[in-house]
Amino acid sequence: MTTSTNGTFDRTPLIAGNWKMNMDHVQAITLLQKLAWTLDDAKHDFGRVEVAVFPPFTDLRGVQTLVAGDDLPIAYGGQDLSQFDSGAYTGDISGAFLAKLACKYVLVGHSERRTIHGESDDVINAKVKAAFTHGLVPILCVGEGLEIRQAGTHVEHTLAQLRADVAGLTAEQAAQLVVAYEPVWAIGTGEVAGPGDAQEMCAAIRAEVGTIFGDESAAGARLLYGGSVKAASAAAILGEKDVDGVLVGGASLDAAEFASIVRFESHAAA
Ligand SMILES: O=C(CO)COP(=O)(O)O
Repeated sequence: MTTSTNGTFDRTPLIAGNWKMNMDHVQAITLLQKLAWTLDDAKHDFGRVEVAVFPPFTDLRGVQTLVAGDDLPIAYGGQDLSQFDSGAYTGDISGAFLAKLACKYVLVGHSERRTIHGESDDVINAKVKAAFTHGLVPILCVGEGLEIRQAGTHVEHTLAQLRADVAGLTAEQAAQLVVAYEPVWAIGTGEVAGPGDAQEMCAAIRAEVGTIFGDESAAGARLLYGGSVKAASAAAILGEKDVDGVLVGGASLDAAEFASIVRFESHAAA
């Protein structure tokens, strides 16, 4: 079913920038404006390659105002959401609040949430469901640590995470799902998994989505790679047939570098 080459995609590629805990609400506007100008100058076709940013919560209202005011074709979302809808959950953010700010996406289960905040697969599964409840598309992050990679059990490990995190979804929900494979050993380390590693895992994830939910869901779900992606490495990774996009951390804080990742097809052709 997947016959994509660098020129033809079965699914719209998604280039997503996770700003993590960087950029206050003033800096966020400057970065987003710069990104929009750079992509506009390059005559980027947003229908062909979708762009999304994930700023800190405190930036989202400003981002919404800029995107709506200037009619920017850039999607945005939260870096996390609560598994609950509302109530006595100090410090948490409801998916309802993100939806009200016109967020399209929300990151769920990023490895930094799993490790620093101890989020379990049960919690992440509840958050994935909460995202759908509020009309948000979850970008579910999965991936193994260095020890598991060295032991050679990374595919099993990542698929076990996936199964636990998507349990109970409908086939329709699974078809809309975005899954980001982020090997923890490649995040912020400069260590990039090779295009072959990204393809190996994305193919395994797609097959697993097919086994659980059926072929249509497997054909619809978009699978991203994340971990030290830069403009220089993006095109080769995105040339793999089961890789439908990238989730970029550090390099998304530089408008020119991130725009260059969005424009990966121009590198591939060069
Ligand atoms: O965690 C990541 C994106 O969510 C990857 O971060 P880096 O691109 O900084 O390695």
